[in-house]
Amino acid sequence: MKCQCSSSSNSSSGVDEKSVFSLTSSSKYEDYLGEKTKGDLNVKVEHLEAFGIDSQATIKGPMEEVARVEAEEAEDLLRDLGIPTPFLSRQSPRDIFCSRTLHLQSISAIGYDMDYTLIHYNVIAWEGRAYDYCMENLKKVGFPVDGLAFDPDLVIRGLVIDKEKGNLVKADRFAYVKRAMHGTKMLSNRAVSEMYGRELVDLRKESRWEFLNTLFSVSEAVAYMQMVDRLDDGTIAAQLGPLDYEGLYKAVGRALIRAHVEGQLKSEIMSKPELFVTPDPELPLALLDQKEAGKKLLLITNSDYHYTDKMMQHSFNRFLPNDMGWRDLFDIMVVSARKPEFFQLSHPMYEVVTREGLMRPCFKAKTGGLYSGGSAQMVENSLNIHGDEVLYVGDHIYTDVSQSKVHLRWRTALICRELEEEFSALIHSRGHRASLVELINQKEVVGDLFNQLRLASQRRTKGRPAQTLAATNLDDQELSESMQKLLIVMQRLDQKIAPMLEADGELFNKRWGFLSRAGLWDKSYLMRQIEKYADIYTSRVSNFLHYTPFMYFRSQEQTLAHDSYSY
Ligand SMILES: Nc1nc2c(ncn2[C@@H]2O[C@H](COP(=O)(O)O)[C@@H](O)[C@H]2O)c(=O)[nH]1
Ligand SMILES: [Mg+2]
Repeated sequence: MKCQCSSSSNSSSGVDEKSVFSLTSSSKYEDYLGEKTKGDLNVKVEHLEAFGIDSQATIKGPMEEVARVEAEEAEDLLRDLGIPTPFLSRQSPRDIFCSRTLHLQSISAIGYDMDYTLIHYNVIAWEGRAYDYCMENLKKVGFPVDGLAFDPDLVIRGLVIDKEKGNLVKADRFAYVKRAMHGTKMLSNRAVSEMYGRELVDLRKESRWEFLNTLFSVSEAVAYMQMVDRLDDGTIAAQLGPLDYEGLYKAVGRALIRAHVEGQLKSEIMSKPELFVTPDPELPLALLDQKEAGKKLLLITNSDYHYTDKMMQHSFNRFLPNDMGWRDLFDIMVVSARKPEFFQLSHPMYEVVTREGLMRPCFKAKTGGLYSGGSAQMVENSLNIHGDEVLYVGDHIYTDVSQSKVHLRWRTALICRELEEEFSALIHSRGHRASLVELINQKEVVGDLFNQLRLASQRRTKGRPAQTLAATNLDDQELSESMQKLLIVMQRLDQKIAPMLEADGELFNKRWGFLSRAGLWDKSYLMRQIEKYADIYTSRVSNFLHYTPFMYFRSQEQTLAHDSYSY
């Protein structure tokens, strides 16, 4: 494959794609995997013939050899063009990770959530102010909040509040609790196993468990855990009524909801967005590429019209070419969407008809329209695009990602900004983890020998032969000395391993360890949720810019316990 670029072919009007290939309707196309993954590209034979190219004669030889040479040349050409191959940009904190194979070419519409998806907030600033307003609201109704301050390191996304016990817990993929905090104090491993040894986290029991789905959950969880301390130390006045941990959770929740829905917090953010929003100049360009590739772009946010308009203007307009404004990017925009119900039910829809936000009822969304409320079904009908032709990108694991998949079978992408820090922490702790794994392996070997000697000794006491003749012939003293020595070695290894295990993941968060892992070997509950509901996941939307709007994301092979190469 040779680059045909020359000054004459590099005209500003670009190559006419239609002359190079034709497209088959993506909804009809299934590939050899039985999925709409291969896409819809067809060679245009007339075009080749016009250039005197014989497609059979051009590619000669066995396909394996042709493919090897072409792949090498493709890599060389990408390097010459200064474009990193998707394979090289993989394994970076800004990679797009794939749990379920997804071909962007078979996607006709891409819907975006706004808050913490298209727009990333400075968590310390945004959640810090939400926390302040929440505490102010609690104070107004008589809660003692003096001396408390927002501590963003106290919690991470993916933890679960146990409203019955006033605890915050981290669970593994099987929903077993691995770490826990009561109020703001971490519980010992012994206390965790005594409390949760026979209990699993069960999110279906909504009265008890509350999953921290998004970065918006951080302010609420910090406020709640601090107030649990106040409830325990008896400083919450009796006149607030007999409060248990569940009642306290409701009180904190109410105070935070007031912060979100009453005007002050949002007005403060709208008046100085630069203090709260982390700008990303690449973001509008990523969406522009998708739009120009023929994707219908949708905005579906729970934020209201005025807030959405202000945030989107601030984050998009200055980075868009010519006189484009943020609204020019989207085919349909829905504000005050009321997700998750937006994906489940049908609410009345209103059209926003003036810049001031005046609305009138309407029954069908039109291209270019801005709406309030309505439902995903209405959007699908308006665009005549359904199910797996839509990719929805959001940050809320339940509201955005699980519900759009469960109810509409939309393809899904989760945005999780903390992945960048997590990825770097995982890389930097490679050495620590390797030393830890080595010590654990050594303990296993020593432990295996101890167990065999123990069995030999057990059989001897019953007058039976040991496992082998050599083991039967060991003398008593030799057997007992060997066992004692091995026990001491195992104890010493435990003393070394325990604090190292405790420290694993502290580069990400001192209390909770890594976001994606629970213990040394396993995935966290959060990671299991992501894997289950999000087809792809990444740290920010602009990471799409480094791929193309035609990218084929392929999931990795899953290893199983009985795979010979998984040892
Ligand atoms: N009433 C509540 N609103 C909340 C809460 N947490 C966040 N929010 C608001 O929802 C939208 C999220 O918008 P989206 O673009 O991500 O769909 C934003 O306006 C938040 O202020 C809450 O606990 N209660
Ligand atoms: Mg959001």
